[in-house]
Amino acid sequence: MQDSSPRTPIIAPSLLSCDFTRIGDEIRAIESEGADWLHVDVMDGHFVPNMTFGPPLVQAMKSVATRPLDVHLMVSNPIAYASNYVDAGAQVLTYHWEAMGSGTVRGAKLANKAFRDAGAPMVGVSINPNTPVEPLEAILDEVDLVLIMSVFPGFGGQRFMEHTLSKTRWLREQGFRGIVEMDGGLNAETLPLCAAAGADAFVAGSAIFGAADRRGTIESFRRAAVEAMKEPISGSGTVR
Ligand SMILES: O=C(CO)[C@@H](O)[C@H](O)COP(=O)(O)O
Repeated sequence: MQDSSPRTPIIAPSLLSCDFTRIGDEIRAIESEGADWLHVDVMDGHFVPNMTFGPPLVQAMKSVATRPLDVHLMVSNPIAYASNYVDAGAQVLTYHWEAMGSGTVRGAKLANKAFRDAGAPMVGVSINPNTPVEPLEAILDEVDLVLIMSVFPGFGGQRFMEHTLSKTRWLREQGFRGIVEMDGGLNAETLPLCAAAGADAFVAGSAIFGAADRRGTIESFRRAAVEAMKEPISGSGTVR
């Protein structure tokens, strides 16, 4: 079954690539330049080999943000921190499938319930590039968003992994009506492929924060996504 409802692109710049010495100014600026969501990569130095934003820093982001904070927990024990990040202001709170009982339906169901109980307005689940998407079928009715990682999480500036597009297509083929977000290596070339495959939320760090014209880049990403979304979901397009 295909979902034929109209989709609206959500452009979510990843704050991992902003200037941390001016994070409040960066948030105000990127919002005025067209960001729909602010993507916040939380890393614990255990689930991924990098460390970033704790709840107090996310709370500080929230104090200046007017757009939703899209918080991606790349942590080994997401349930333990869910209420901290909800209280800090996460609008979308996403955990990793692999972090829950080594990627089990039972583990994911526990996380979904814990995140709802913590008051998360939207609950998301994410999978790494080498994790199959099909087992998520058992929990698709419990989540608002699936985040398909198109790079291995931990660092910005990596190359897009094209095989991940098939997971996005698969989710739409199941009739998943929630948000499909893709993250990692998105740019003018790869973002339209994600949109054509069925994604509607697009995380980009280096391609936006590294651009000379950030407003123009966000606008062009949005236009490209809208164009790609007009076509039926397809598998066409390759990354050179
Ligand atoms: O989650 C991550 C990295 O772990 C991403 O959100 C990156 O921050 C995306 O950066 P680019 O690949 O767009 O530079």
